[in-house]
Amino acid sequence: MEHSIVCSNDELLDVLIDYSKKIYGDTKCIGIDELKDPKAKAKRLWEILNPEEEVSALQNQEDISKLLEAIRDKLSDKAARVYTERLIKQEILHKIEENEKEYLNQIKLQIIKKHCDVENPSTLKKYAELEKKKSISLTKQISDILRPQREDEIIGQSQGVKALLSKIASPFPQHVIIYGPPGVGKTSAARIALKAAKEKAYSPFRKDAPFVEVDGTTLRWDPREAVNPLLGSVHDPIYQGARKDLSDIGVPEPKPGLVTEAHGGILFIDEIGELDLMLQNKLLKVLEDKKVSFDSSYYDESSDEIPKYIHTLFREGAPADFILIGATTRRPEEINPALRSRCAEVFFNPLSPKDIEDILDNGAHKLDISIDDDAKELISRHTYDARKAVNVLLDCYSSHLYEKPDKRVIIDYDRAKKVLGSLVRDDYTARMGSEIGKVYGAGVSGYVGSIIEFEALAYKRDDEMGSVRFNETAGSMIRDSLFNALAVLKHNMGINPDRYDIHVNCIGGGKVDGPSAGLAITCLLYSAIMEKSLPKDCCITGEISIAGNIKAVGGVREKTNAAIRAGFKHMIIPYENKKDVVGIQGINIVEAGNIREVMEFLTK
Ligand SMILES: Nc1ncnc2c1ncn2[C@@H]1O[C@H](COP(=O)(O)OP(=O)(O)OP(=O)(O)O)[C@@H](O)[C@H]1O
Repeated sequence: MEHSIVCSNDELLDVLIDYSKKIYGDTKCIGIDELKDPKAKAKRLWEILNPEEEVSALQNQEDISKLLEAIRDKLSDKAARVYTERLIKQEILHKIEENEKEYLNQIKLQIIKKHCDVENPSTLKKYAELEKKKSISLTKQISDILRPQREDEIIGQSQGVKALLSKIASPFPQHVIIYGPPGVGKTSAARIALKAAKEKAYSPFRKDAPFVEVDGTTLRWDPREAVNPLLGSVHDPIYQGARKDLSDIGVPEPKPGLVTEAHGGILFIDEIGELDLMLQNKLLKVLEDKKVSFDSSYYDESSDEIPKYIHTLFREGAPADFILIGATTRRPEEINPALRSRCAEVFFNPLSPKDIEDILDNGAHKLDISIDDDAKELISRHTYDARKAVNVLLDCYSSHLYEKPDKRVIIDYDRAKKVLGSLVRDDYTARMGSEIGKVYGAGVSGYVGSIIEFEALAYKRDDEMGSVRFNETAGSMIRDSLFNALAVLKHNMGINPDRYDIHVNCIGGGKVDGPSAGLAITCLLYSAIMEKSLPKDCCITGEISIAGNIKAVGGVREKTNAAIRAGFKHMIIPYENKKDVVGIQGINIVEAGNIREVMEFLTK
């Protein structure tokens, strides 16, 4: 509210009366306060002041005017000052009254809080509802029932699991990155590794060491560190709102993150390759420092209003001494080199169809049901991801219970086929017999192999001006493979391709790059030119040199698994890749060192 210094007539009168009392004393002014009528008051005041008497001593009119002017000025000044003082006094009193009320209210609230429980019937009802909801669960998670609990329950990864255990269950555990396709047991193995470590007397992990699991793809943070669930953040009293009791006194509140939760145990980051690069670098710093430091411009080191734990967090940082296990479906060369250099590397294999069959067997055993061999084979041909396979198993289980609730659960081929639905392709019939100008190769993307179908036609010419056409969209390396193949035909196999116009097609088009189709293309050109049919149940991978030798290529394990799933009986691979297919079952592996050996096998 704004106050004006302009006085009303009544107020001026009151001020003059006060002033007169000060000058002439209360006795001379006696009775004036009792008068109610302002006019009577003014008259009485005039009598007290008696200006006529004061001025009668003056000699002339000019002196009188001057004196009256001076009196008026003085009176106005004084009146203004007294009025302002009163106004301030009034405001002060008003403020004190307000503050008093507020203070009393606060005290009342504190007393009420002290004597009343924070809960009331309505909050208690809501709490009871929450608790009830927590106790209800529709599904027992299949992953919980079927997740491997022991080292020997992890199928097809004995080398990887051993390598991991030796690094974690050691007196000096190391940070590790596990590479491998999705759903092959990386997370399960990491959990088992901590369990195994706790059993060793020399392990630094205590019995209560935590296993903290987080997905790198979902971890978000902001560069101002207002939000950082992985490393922790500081909630400032104003912007992020620290706890109310702290924000009220202007104290920032550090919130430790998952790295502190994992202190003394393992922090497992799934899909670590997807973690924001800057966050990866910050994580590396924590790995080195074994603590997280906090900082805030609101933090006052000398304040004694700050709780001890907050002082400690700011002064010493939050402890974060843990072992990192990262898992990724990316290749090592795609991972941040700084992270790689601090971690040991462990490789998990793509699961073969036989591994998936074993996992289905174990799953059926745990669920106390049976699964027929041909149902297992069908499922294992259609997925290389164990998680998917066990989900199909569970779908089969539920579908059986729904249709035949009283019968023991036996999962047969038809049930599996019904559940897989449109995923089922009948590739097997396509693999029968032989054909001219048709060869199957294999490719790999990430950890997943695939089959590539090549076809070729050769038109004889009268001259030696033959030409070769190949898909425009294929990559340049596969074209080089084609030229190598032509050279091999000419110099090693006694065939002159210049007498033919040759058209090579990669069915499905698209970019097929790399040298690994060289051997398949050589066989294809041979078949088309010589009009020799080649078996359709054989898949081929390998690089061909112009001398006719077969060189090692990448992804042979993934390619071989893809060949098994596609129903091939034989897989021709470079001799040098022999070690990559150790343990693979369900296909005849033919290792070859040169083109002659391959032709012998294909044309026998
Ligand atoms: N090698 C395996 N042996 C037995 N069961 C397996 C194996 N791999 C996966 N499983 C089954 O699949 C489920 C998921 O496995 P897990 O989470 O360990 O795989 P992952 O490799 O970590 O997968 P992702 O990369 O997708 O996180 C397990 O609960 C288990 O039922």
